[in-house]
Amino acid sequence: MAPPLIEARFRVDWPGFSLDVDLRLPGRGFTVLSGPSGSGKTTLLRCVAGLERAPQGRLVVDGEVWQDGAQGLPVHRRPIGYVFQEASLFDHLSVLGNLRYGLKRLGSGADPARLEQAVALLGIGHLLERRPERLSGGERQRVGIARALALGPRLLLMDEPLSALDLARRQEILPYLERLREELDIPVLYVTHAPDEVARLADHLVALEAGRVLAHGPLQELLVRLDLPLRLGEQAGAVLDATIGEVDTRWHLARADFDGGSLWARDPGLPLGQRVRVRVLARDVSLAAQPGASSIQNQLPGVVEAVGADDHPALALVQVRVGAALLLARLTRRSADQLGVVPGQRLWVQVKSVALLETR
Ligand SMILES: Nc1ncnc2c1ncn2[C@@H]1O[C@H](COP(=O)(O)OP(=O)(O)OP(=O)(O)O)[C@@H](O)[C@H]1O
Repeated sequence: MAPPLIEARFRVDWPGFSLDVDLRLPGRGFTVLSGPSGSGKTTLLRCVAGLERAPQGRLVVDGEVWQDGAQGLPVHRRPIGYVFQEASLFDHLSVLGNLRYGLKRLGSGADPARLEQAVALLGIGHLLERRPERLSGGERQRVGIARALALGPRLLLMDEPLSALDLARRQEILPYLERLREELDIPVLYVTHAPDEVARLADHLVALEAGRVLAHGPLQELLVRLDLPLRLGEQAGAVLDATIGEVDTRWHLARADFDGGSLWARDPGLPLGQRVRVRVLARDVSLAAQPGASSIQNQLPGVVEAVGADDHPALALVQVRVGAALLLARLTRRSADQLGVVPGQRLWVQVKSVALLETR
């Protein structure tokens, strides 16, 4: 059987802006839509939801045609969950009342087990009797997400769901979103500007600019492309898929093995064999002609693939291959010049620090 898939083709023409996309996206996992403000991310979500008219559009979700030209399911018949920046909850109802409210509309089609699953996934069991005004911003969002999931959607749309929260609240809610990424069997289209959300949540990335798709593909491939203005700035870097291969209890370090080498990082307390994402920021990677006697524990042989401009004229981004993996290194252009960095060159890649992110 072919893997599930989303086919989304939309064209919208407004004075001053047009959206023109033709995408085939994975039917599972998180697809993150990224792009500068005004590039059409929300418009694309609204087209998928049927809230925006795109008369020549086509939308197929997991083999089911939701829209074909002017024919299509009306908004209320699309099995979609839509999560916005702020959850609009009814203040006169308890959390449970809010969760049940949408289910009533489904009538006999509602499945109470889904509500229970949603409550468990978002960890809100202890909040069910509370009134929304007594929830923190992060808790409100978790309730909003649970409410969307309780309806048993076939597709979840999330438009900057963390952007109204402060840093501490975002850190608190991210693990729940990671859990959704691991456990949901429906696809999620997720809009964000935040590099840490991209690194932690995205399986697939769509880069939009001025209503057009610049590129889309697996996160690991897109993050290291030098030709895409993903505008990650200080957060530019690679994400590698790895497995915990060894734990050094004496020094509290864990070794993450990826297809091409190993990197030591602070031990996050995960078991051997655990799959992880390794986030390696370009600013933490340097290049050397020889393996050095330095304090840097992670030194890997690599080959320069490409050299590109960075945000500041003093800096260069170097894409370097280590085994099957691609990393980015941020150097000053002066040191790149002194090293004579050119594609094909063999160098030592020194990685000062990496973050291990749990995954399954
Ligand atoms: N109903 C509309 N009529 C005309 N233009 C619109 C309409 N809705 C949005 N636009 C314009 O379409 C463009 C894309 O808007 P959209 O909200 O999709 O961008 P975005 O990528 O989600 O931006 P942001 O990151 O700021 O949320 C913007 O220039 C916006 O002003």
